[in-house]
Parts: sequence; C-alpha cells; structure tokens
Amino acid sequence: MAEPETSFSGQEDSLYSIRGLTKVYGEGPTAVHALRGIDLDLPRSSMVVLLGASGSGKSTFLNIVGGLDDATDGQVFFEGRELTALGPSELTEYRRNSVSFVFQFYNLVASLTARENVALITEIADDPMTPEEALALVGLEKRLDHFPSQLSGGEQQRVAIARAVAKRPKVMFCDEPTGALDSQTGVIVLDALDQINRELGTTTLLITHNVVIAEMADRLLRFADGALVEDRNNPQRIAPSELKW
Ligand SMILES: Nc1ncnc2c1ncn2[C@@H]1O[C@H](COP(=O)(O)OP(=O)(O)OP(=O)(O)O)[C@@H](O)[C@H]1O
Repeated sequence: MAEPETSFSGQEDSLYSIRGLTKVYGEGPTAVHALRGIDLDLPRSSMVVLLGASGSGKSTFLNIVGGLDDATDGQVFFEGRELTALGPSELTEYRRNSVSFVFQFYNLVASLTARENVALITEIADDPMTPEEALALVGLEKRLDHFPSQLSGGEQQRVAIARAVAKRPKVMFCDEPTGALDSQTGVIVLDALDQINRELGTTTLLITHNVVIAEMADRLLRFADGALVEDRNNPQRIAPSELKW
C-alpha cells in the first residue's frame, strides 16, 4: 500500500521540526506579533535552554509546541506528524501522553500529600511510574506523606517535577522552574531535571532568564522580539552543581 501523503519537510530524525511558526495576538493596529516565523529542528533527548528578554516570545513558543495554544501560521511536526493540523481530541492525546509541563509556581493541590499529588497523574496515564518511584527520582522518597505546606519551595517544585515525569513523557516543558527559588535551591531543582534528561532521555525545553543556566544545556536558543536570534550547541554541558550565580 502507498504511504499516506504528508507535507512533512523537516529533518526525518528530529523529534520536532518547526517551520515558519508565527503567532499574532489580536488584530489591526493593536496586534502583537509574538512569534515571527521560527524555523527549528530539535533532536530527541536534548536539554535545550530558551533565553530572551521579557516579552520576546519564549512562553508563546513553549505553549504552542506543547499543544496548549494555537499557532497563527506555520507548522510544528512532532515525530513527523503535524501537530498544527490536529483536531482537539488528538491534541489532547498528545498533551496527555507525550508531554509534561513544569511552571514557576508549582500548582500542587494543597489538601493532597506529595504522593497523592503525583497519583493524580499516574491514575490517568497509560504506563506510569508509581508515585513512589517518581518521587524517589527527585530525591523525595522521605517526603511521600508531607503536604505542600510542610515542604520548602524547592521540595514543592520537585514534587511538581515528579508529577510531570511520572507518566514518562517524551518531552518536559519547563517555564522558569527556578524563577521563585534561591540559587542553592534552584540548583537542586535543576539537578533533578538534569538527571531525568540523562537517565530517561526525556527531551527538556527550559525557559530561564538566567544565562548561567544555559551551561547545563546541550543547546541554547535565544529569542528577541519574536525571532530566534541565536541557536548554538554547547559541547561542554556542565552539571547543575557546578553552576554559579
Ligand atoms: N494572551 C495574550 N494576548 C495578547 N498578547 C499576549 C498574550 N500572551 C502574550 N502576549 C504578548 O506576546 C509577546 C510575547 O509574550 P511571551 O509571554 O511569549 O514572552 P516571554 O518571552 O515568555 O516573556 P516573559 O519572559 O516575561 O515570560 C509579549 O509582547 C506579550 O505581551
């Protein structure tokens, strides 16, 4: 049987191929051009840091590639399949099975323990880790039955990371995961992300305002005014514990 026709024209081995990705909020004279035609290929298992001034388009980019928002124009291919052409139920499936999000504020349920917060996700995933496994991966095996109010900010963020990783996503999108943390605590959180990336091969896209954090990545992307103005590989990726800021 003939292969189905596809408009795919990216690199075949890329996890993501992104072509002409454009986002305009609003219209007419007040329209905001948040993304102005981004072209990019991202390989599997890489740790990618996104830098750029406030308003440069980083979160918009992450939200579209993560299936949380629609593009105005352009295409995003995930494993050769065009995400930007998917209907709502297929997009929900992509969000549920393939990707996870970690945000600056941890969004934990205050009335549930660490274990129960992670179980919220493992109960609806296809092939999840147990909450205990996921929490051990971020070094919280001794905090299973603590409530968020009994945990430090860094520990709460690690619960959020355990919740994100427990469904074994292919990709983790992290929007300023250390933005609310001091540097020492931030390093512990980054270490958890680094370990997940190295051990499970989870492709990780991490937004930060802290240029130092780019040193722990394989690749640095810098946004300015909706455009990608720098895209460089980092051959000497270093461990988060060696980062100083
Ligand atoms: N829902 C929206 N409606 C209108 N404009 C928006 C919306 N979301 C973002 N924008 C605008 O789009 C541009 C890009 O915003 P975005 O949040 O992607 O930037 P960012 O680089 O992530 O910024 P920050 O580092 O402050 O989070 C900004 O000018 C912003 O004001």
